[in-house]
Amino acid sequence: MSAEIIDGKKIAQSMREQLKERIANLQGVTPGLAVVLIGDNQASQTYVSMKQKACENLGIYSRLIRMPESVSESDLLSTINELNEDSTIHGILVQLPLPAHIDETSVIEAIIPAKDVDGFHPINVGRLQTGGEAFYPCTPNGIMKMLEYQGIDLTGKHAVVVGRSNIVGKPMGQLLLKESATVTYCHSKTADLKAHTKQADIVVAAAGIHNLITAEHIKEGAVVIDVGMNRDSEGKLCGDADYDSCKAKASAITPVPGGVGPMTITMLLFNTVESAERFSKVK
Ligand SMILES: NC(=O)C1=CN([C@@H]2O[C@H](COP(=O)(O)OP(=O)(O)OC[C@H]3O[C@@H](n4cnc5c(N)ncnc54)[C@H](OP(=O)(O)O)[C@@H]3O)[C@@H](O)[C@H]2O)C=CC1
Ligand SMILES: Nc1nc(=O)c2c([nH]1)NC[C@@H]1CN(c3ccc(C(=O)N[C@@H](CCC(=O)O)C(=O)O)cc3)C=[N+]21
Repeated sequence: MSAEIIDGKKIAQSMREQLKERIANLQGVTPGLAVVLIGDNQASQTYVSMKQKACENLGIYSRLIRMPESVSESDLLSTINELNEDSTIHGILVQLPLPAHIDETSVIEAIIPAKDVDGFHPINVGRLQTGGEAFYPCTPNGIMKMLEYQGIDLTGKHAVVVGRSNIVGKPMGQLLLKESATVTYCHSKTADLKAHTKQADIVVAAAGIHNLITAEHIKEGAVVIDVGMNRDSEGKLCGDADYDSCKAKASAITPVPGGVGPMTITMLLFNTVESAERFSKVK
């Protein structure tokens, strides 16, 4: 079997077209996203400029706020407070990771939940589990859209999530559970990773380790969703799965690049438009 390749770029493009219509229906309100970038980490700068370009293409206002690595937590919190009160801004994203002297939890909790388009605030995290108006984290929610677009039904399927971070693994499992999958979480202390992943109808690999998942880790016909963003020995971008061997055994697989990544950015735009709709009572 050779897997169907899930084209994240294409799905992202079609979702962005739908967003254009929603923006046109906003009756003159321009959705606004503020991105706070601290320090000059190269990868973060690349991601942030991709986010800005995507906003520009869609007619979303984006404001980049750069702060030095040495910024104090209180200065950062005051900036967030200003953005909370700024009526031209509907979404606030503070690029992670933060410098070690800044407490991530305090920063995340400072963003008002209604503008927390990353879906990291405890109110949004809680509502993902209990219900109610919320923003869902972009990467896992983007994966749910990809699975839906591919027509992959999750009811009763066994999904194994490799990784349990707050931004990817944990919410991924919650969203899969919401769609009635049977969910297993694996992490760095999991005793026998392969024993779990081999059982899975769907494997979501989000550990950040190149080649962690090989053909030996999956069953014939499994769906492999690769979240990893790693560099191989030649500096080439690659995921957590050994793409070629997994592709030969899986029924569907996401490539890196061009898989989950473009969907993450699209869901950020999606949440920002949704927020603008909520603020302007269009929805
Ligand atoms: N494509 C996209 O849009 C995005 C991609 N990423 C990428 O996804 C990857 C994961 O990101 P993120 O969740 O933020 O990373 P974290 O480093 O926060 O989390 C990694 C998780 O993987 C687990 N893990 C580590 N080693 C193993 C192992 N040998 N076996 C099983 N599990 C293991 C860790 O376990 P433990 O909890 O025990 O430490 C942890 O839960 C990274 O490559 C990141 O760059 C991230 C966000 C978006
Ligand atoms: N507050 C916050 N929110 C985030 O959503 C967030 C964050 N911090 N910190 C870092 C991670 C990582 N992340 C990615 C987004 C897009 C791609 C992406 O588009 N990747 C392209 C390739 C990119 C390239 O060429 O370098 C692809 O897979 O095709 C990857 C990774 C969001 N993150």
